[in-house]
Amino acid sequence: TQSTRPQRLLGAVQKNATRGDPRSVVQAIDQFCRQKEWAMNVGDEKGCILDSVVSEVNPATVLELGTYCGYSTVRIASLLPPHAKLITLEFNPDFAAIARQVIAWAGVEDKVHLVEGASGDWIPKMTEQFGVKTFDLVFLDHWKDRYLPDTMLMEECGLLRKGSILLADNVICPGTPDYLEYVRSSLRYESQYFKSHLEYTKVEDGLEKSVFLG
Ligand SMILES: O=C(NC/C=C/[C@H]1O[C@@H](Sc2ccncc2)[C@H](O)[C@@H]1O)c1cc([N+](=O)[O-])cc(O)c1O
Ligand SMILES: [Mg+2]
Repeated sequence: TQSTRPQRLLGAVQKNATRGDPRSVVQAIDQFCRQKEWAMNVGDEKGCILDSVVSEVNPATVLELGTYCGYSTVRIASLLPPHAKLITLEFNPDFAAIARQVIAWAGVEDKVHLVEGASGDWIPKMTEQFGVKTFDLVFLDHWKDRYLPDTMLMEECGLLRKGSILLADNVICPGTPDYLEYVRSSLRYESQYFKSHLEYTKVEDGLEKSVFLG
């Protein structure tokens, strides 16, 4: 039977990356996506911007929406302080199964809690299920039409505090126009655009960093 792209991506990690070395996992995926098959990871160029934001925030609690194969999960987890927690939500069980193995190969499973399900269902349960009061950093990289409703839901559920950072992938390509309009016009956010390129291509894309002002 034919393998899937996520299965081939996992194979490339197990073949080329060193167990327990998250940066080698990131490098192996980027090499696979540049040389063999494009995949919708945030990628190396936007990944450097992600790294700088994570390092600046030095978050104790991170929420990632859209795990896919776990590339950004591993990239973020590799920069977290010892007792920090990253909760990542993934809707597709096949992607989740691959991501769990990528996360395990990188050796960052102690910092990561992968939850299978939809963000709309799980965001309201974050506090009761995981004891998280607020998130220091949220990385949005799931269905583009869910960025805005899920941001409003996080506000409603009190999961954002003064200074919480939202970092959104793909605000240009594929684009998240309603989200961008919201965070750029709302008096409750201070927004900044980091111009870059769509992963592994020359097409423009970028990350939008928005600080919740409370
Ligand atoms: O479509 C894109 N991303 C959607 C990602 C979706 C991921 O999140 C869940 S959905 C979910 C997860 C959690 N809760 C609710 C839904 C899907 O199972 C997938 O793993 C995308 C597309 C391009 N592109 O060039 O076409 C480039 C990118 O960087 C992208 O991120
Ligand atoms: Mg993306």
